[in-house]
Amino acid sequence: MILRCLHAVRRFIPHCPALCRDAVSKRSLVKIPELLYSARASARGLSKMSLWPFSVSPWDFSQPNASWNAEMQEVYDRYNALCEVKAEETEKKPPWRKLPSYNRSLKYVTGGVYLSKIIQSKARLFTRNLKEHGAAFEYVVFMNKQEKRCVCLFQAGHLLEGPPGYVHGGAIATMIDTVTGTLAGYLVGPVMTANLNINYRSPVPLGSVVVLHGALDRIEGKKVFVTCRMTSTDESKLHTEATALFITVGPQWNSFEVS
Ligand SMILES: CCCCCCCCCC(=O)SCCNC(=O)CCNC(=O)[C@H](O)C(C)(C)COP(=O)(O)OP(=O)(O)OC[C@H]1O[C@@H](n2cnc3c(N)ncnc32)[C@H](O)[C@@H]1OP(=O)(O)O
Repeated sequence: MILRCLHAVRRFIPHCPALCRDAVSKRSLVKIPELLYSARASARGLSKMSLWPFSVSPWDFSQPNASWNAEMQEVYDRYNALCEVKAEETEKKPPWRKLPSYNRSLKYVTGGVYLSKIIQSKARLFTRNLKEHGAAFEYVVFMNKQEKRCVCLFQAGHLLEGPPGYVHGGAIATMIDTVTGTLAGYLVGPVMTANLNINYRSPVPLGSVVVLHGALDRIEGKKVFVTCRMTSTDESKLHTEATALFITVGPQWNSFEVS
């Protein structure tokens, strides 16, 4: 019955052929709630067509999914609870905020260079380009703007193998770039990575969960210096230390203020 419904969705919503292909070919009952959610999102997307050039069916990859192990879920719950806690005295907004994560939030942002329509339509954020949950980069970023720092929970999937049984150093660098870049971008606006300096202290077992702690070091004109440590979830083990330099790009760079 559910599969028949999905066939019907496929017929009437040509914008989600991949979704229905997955549903019909894999016939996975586990995925059906997710697929139905996606189908609803796609249907909602149809009504958003007038908002072009914004993406019509954004999927928030920062939401928990079935691939998360118990440790990832536990640490997520802990930080997510902080997002509900208001500053006691002032009753202002909670200092922590979970950031949503999309694989392409704007359809046609080319950075000013020419990109063919095919490239533009297929472009996806590197860390969010797989449909299979848990295979590669599972992560969520919590931001604390007041303290100019962030925390990222990262579960390293099996496709990120480097040395047998351990995470590839490039995948670790990718996550550090992502976390530090997200923090810099959140604080000052669009940035590009100019320098990334990484010390690998202890290997990260494949499938394990680690925490990346990003913090603003200083800002000098266009230059934003950020530090990052990757640790075990209880912070007893240091996996990686890094410093990153970002350069603000765009016209607003000399008018921002970080208080
Ligand atoms: C929604 C999801 C968000 C996910 C976040 C992901 C974040 C990922 C970010 C990236 O991966 S970006 C891709 C990788 N990076 C690049 O491709 C950047 C390539 N390089 C450039 O485009 C330019 O070199 C750059 C924009 C970084 C700088 O060019 P500018 O012409 O704007 O800088 P300029 O040469 O005016 O230098 C400005 C200052 O920065 C300094 N600087 C520039 N590059 C440097 C460098 N590499 N090392 C040290 N200092 C550097 C430079 O000396 C100078 O210092 P002073 O102001 O003190 O004189």
